Amino acid sequence: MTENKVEEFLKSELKKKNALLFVLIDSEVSNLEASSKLAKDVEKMGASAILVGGSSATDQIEMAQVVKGIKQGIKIPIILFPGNVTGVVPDADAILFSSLMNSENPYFITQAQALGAPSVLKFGLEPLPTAYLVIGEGTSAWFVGAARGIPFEKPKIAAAYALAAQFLGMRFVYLEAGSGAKSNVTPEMIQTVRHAFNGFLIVGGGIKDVKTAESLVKAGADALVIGTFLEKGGSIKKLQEIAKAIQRSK
Ligand SMILES: CC(C)=CCC/C(C)=C/CC/C(C)=C/CC/C(C)=C/COP(=O)(O)OP(=O)(O)O
Ligand SMILES: O=P(O)(O)OC[C@@H](O)CO
Ligand SMILES: [Mg+2]
Repeated sequence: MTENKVEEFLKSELKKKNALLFVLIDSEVSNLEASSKLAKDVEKMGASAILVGGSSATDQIEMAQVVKGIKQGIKIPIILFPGNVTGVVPDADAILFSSLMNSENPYFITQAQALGAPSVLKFGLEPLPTAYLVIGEGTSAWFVGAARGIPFEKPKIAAAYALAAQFLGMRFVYLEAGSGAKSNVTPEMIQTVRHAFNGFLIVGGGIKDVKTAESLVKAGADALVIGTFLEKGGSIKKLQEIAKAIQRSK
């Protein structure tokens, strides 16, 4: 993988589309066959990347198999989304090399990164430097990552973290309401963060309908992540509608 290939691909996608759809596959939840079919289906509807990971996906062998299996059938990049060092596996194209900036545990801010970095290099994964910000409480990412969740109604705090991320040289910010969250990140928070942060803005957690997707993109998200909707058997047809709303060409 040449340097910044995936990042450049995402930027070129953004020139063509209003915003991008990333689909999250949790290797713990879906088997290889189902994941592989899903990846092909979402590629057809224009998804720009497949994220693979989970906050409790600690089976590295299973993850590696899922990544390898999916890769054969698709052209869009596979981006690892690690919840720990066990999320670093070969054969993916890139990795959200993230720091949970609002964690109370330094392990999730710098230590997991130090432990995982040599494998990222060894496997030739493109690291995408990402500030992972957990919004709200009560989700797996919040609990496992020991996050001091940024309150949904405090957009300025999120923006301050995003600005700090920018000053630290991170080119991606991920506003995470948490997988299966009851409420998604608000358009107000996205708007405020958008003003402060100049890089690629990813938003995820609890997105499952067209109207929400539209409002988040309008507020300034560059990519929306959808996972649970599909894990819970959401229809491909509905995802297609959501995908269309997100990607409306420019
Ligand atoms: C860069 C490296 C090597 C590690 C990063 C380690 C960090 C910052 C972890 C953040 C804390 C954490 C647990 C994040 C989880 C991110 C994730 C993959 C969420 C999606 O999975 P869920 O769907 O929430 O997981 P479950 O299905 O287990 O609930
Ligand atoms: O599973 P959902 O709620 O779609 O969230 C996706 C992602 O942001 C979780 O890390
Ligand atoms: Mg999950």
